[in-house]
Amino acid sequence: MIEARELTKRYGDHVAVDRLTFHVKPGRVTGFLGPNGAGKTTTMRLILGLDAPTSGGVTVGGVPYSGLPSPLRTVGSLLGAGEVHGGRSAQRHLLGLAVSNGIARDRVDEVLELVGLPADTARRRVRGFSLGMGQRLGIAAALLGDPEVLILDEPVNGLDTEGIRWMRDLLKSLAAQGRTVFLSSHLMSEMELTADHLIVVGRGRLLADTTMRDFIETHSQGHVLVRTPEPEGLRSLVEGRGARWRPEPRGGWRVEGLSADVIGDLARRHGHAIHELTPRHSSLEDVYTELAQPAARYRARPEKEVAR
Ligand SMILES: Nc1ncnc2c1ncn2[C@@H]1O[C@H](COP(=O)(O)OP(=O)(O)OP(=O)(O)O)[C@@H](O)[C@H]1O
Repeated sequence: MIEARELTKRYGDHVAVDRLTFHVKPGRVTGFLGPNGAGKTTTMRLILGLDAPTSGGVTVGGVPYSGLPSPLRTVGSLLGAGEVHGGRSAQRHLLGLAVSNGIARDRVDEVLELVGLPADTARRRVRGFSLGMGQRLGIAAALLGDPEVLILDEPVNGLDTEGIRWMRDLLKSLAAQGRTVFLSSHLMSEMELTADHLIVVGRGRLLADTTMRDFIETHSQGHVLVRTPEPEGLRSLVEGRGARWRPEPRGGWRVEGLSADVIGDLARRHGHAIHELTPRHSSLEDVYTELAQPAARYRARPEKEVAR
């Protein structure tokens, strides 16, 4: 369990993390979402004792990180690549970590197997590793102490499709074993498939702390996908009823504010052909974009605005 209470970090006048209070519970995967600069990495660094909070505090298993007797056995973490000496082999790197943390050497081979790094690859210098191999090595290091808590910043970064699927299954199985799994990612579709619970931040503040299902259902704008060869006629009927009519990126039209039944009846009454009428729920990406983007520190301006 990770418990943050009024956790705050200021850099000069800048408040990176602003009175965050949340619990990350064991037995489930908790996703940590927020736009660039929202304070996710800073929060993770504070949990791991890599930075000191300005005020408030955070504990892991009831103890601040600095007070953990054997940190690697309690918390495994992956905070970006580049923490490994490039001239060293993956195996040497892990052996060094194991020895300095009182972990049995055999565990190195176990974690290498667990993350799918074969022995001949593990003997190669880390400098030549691809991004995906580096991520697997980072996960191996995080799992070395068989920790109860895992904190992973963008763990699927650089992984290919098979790697992403592997990571998803691994994180779910670690949570199913009763561990606490806390991860950040900007890949919403992946987060939707992996996380059971969400903590969402914007400009350092807590925006939501809820289950994935509640987050999507509470903020969801249900809509209907419509395909019709006569869009203009149907559009004016739908808009005449106060509903919203928008093009869908993959073809067809998205109608918000009317049920599929009502749209179908309207079309039949006015003689418009319908090729598809599908009620849909919002995705995590839809909901997140509505809720969190207004709290973004950094936003691109639309092309037209830039050109002016
Ligand atoms: N060492 C530092 N000194 C000054 N400001 C910092 C420092 N570290 C982070 N910040 C600022 O704090 C804010 C939060 O940054 P942080 O990296 O935690 O955000 P994030 O949510 O992880 O973003 P991203 O999704 O881009 O990784 C940003 O505005 C950042 O510029």
